[in-house]
Amino acid sequence: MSAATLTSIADAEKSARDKLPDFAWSYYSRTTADGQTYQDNIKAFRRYRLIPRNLRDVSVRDTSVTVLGTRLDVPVAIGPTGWQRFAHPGADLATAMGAAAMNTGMVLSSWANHSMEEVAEVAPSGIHWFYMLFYKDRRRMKRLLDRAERAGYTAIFLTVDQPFFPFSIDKKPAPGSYPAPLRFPNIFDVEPPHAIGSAEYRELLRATSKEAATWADVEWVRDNTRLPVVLKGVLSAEDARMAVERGVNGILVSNHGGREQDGVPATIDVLPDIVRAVGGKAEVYLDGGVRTGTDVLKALALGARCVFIGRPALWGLAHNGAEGVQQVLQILTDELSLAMARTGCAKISDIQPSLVVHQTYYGITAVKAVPMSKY
Ligand SMILES: Cc1cc2nc3c(=O)[nH]c(=O)nc-3n(C[C@H](O)[C@H](O)[C@H](O)COP(=O)(O)O)c2cc1C
Ligand SMILES: CCCCCCC(=O)C(=O)O
Repeated sequence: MSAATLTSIADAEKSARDKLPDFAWSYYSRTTADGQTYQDNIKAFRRYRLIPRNLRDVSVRDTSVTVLGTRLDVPVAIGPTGWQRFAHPGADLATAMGAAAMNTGMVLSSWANHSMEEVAEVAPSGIHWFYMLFYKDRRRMKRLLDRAERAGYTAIFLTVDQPFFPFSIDKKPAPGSYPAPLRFPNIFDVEPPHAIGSAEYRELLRATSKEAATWADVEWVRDNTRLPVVLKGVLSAEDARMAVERGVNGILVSNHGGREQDGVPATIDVLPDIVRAVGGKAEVYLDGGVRTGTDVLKALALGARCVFIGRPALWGLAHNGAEGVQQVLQILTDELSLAMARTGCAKISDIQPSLVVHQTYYGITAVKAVPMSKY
């Protein structure tokens, strides 16, 4: 189906708002409390200023990067987001195809509506990573780790900032508008008979999954897979150090897009401390509030190897399935390439910390609020 061509991520957001039913928009947009952290993720990028270098040959730019040994054409990958069936019938399959078309990675959520095998099969050239929940039954975890390996997934992401599950699909779908069947084939072997979100459903989830995981669970995963392990949701330099000591391969600096604890810092603000703490012993990535190619450039300058997007991919998916996801990635790629040209960077390794200063360096302490739709 043809859909308007998007020209910015703000455009994708607007299109998704127009297309999505209220319950889906509400779930995707959800933040905790009054959304201080969600907004700060976006605003914080604007507190960093770029110091361009000129008169360098930037006629050809190479945006490629390696992540965990795999080459991506662009240092923007898709983070795990659950319940993609709310956005588009193609759900995770369409997102994976959009990511594969741009030769970048996608983390499949445990809350995906398609199985990891279906996703790998529909996008055989894709770079697939799997976010696995912690479970009480370690045989179940082992089965999932083995399934991921067999299906060609090349990393396991463990989300560490969500000790308990939020049940906050608070806008009730209009009768008949709930996408059905809604399945979670990477969590349940047999879909539970209970209504999603019902007390019985929550109870089953609580009985099966391991809430409030600890370092011992991370160590167990590390010892039970051949795949690299990435911790998602790290904001503390000390936790990053502890992860590295335990042989974790990647740290994704994240506050869950402002959907877990509110009042924590914007990810771009804590990134430099974490990069310092890790000291090159693991790869460091960032997500949260990435809405422009300039945001990507700033994150890379401050030490991220790659950034991940959450909501923008969902907006692209809602806009036009795989094609919409591809467009969102293409926009960020084009914007990054242009920002690289304008700051004197022909390749990713040219993007150095000296490219960025915090606005306070110039004695600027506040920035006039920019409407959120204007990224
Ligand atoms: C609708 C939605 C579902 C999400 N589901 C998951 C998930 O299943 N696992 C996870 O680790 N993070 C999940 N996240 C968090 C994202 O992976 C990511 O950290 C966050 O969206 C990044 O911020 P951004 O939306 O500003 O890009 C979800 C986010 C959204 C918006
Ligand atoms: C019981 C549903 C939990 C879904 C969790 C997905 C997620 O991480 C989110 O932020 O939403």
